[in-house]
Amino acid sequence: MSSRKKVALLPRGTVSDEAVRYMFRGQDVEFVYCKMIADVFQSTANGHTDWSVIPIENTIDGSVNLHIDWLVHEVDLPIRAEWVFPSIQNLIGDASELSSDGNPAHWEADKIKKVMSHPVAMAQCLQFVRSRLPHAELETLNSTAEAVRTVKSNPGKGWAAFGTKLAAADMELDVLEEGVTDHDNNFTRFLLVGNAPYENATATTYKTSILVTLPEDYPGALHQVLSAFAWRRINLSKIESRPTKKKLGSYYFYIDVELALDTVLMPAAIAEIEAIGCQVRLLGSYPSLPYEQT
Ligand SMILES: O=C(O)C(=O)C[C@]1(C(=O)O)C=C[C@@H](O)C=C1
Repeated sequence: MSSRKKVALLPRGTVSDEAVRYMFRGQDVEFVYCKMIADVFQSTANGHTDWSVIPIENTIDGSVNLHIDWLVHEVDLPIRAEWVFPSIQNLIGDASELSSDGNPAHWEADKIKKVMSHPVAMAQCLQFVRSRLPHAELETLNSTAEAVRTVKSNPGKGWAAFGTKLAAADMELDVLEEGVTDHDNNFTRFLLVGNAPYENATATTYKTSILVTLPEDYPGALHQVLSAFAWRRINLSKIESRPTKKKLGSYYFYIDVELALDTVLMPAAIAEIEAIGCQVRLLGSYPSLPYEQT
């Protein structure tokens, strides 16, 4: 039987696709493209694929809450790795329709009636929309690639999309304007999740992600949780509260710890948190891979 791993991800031509090509460069893995993020998770949860690739956080738009909630509430798939990748959005359309002379650089704002993209990609380009396309209608779809494909299949309507150059080339559309996100250095953090272990011999940094639910009516409980890490001088790289979905005003804390679970201090810190009545759920302990320009 082949040991070739299968990776589920958003469609070809998405930022996720670019990020997965980067992550698995030079490796023999099979990409299984899925229409939307729920399908990505399901494919791994059902055992059709070994791993799912989930965009989890973005420099401009912050956490992708929908994806965090899926990871926490809908599936039980451990995190195996994380990495960051630049999220570069481009304005894409048909220059023969959106400019008077067919030159992509001469696109005209009043010819663009509607711009489509993924909601997170759209959120990264809102200043561009306000200043350059103030009259365009906005529509969000399941992925940036789906937005580019929708433009392609609706010629003559004055539609454009924010998406990748890969999607523009696939759909034989024009890049009207490159790099339209509101800030440079726009990165997205991706998680690899699934039941199959993932090895990376080059990793030097590890993280552990946990979910902590505080005991009810315990003043200072969060302070005690944080101090269990603080006095051991363990660094946290993220802490975020999300609704438990069970009761209004009830939250859990999603905490990223900058240490592997098998590091001496970690089990003691977690035991201390449990001792004050908190519930701790481990989401994974995994390598954190830096972005290196290729
Ligand atoms: O639609 C895409 O291109 C995706 O890969 C999805 C997604 C996201 O969900 O955050 C991934 C990275 C970008 O920051 C924008 C959108």
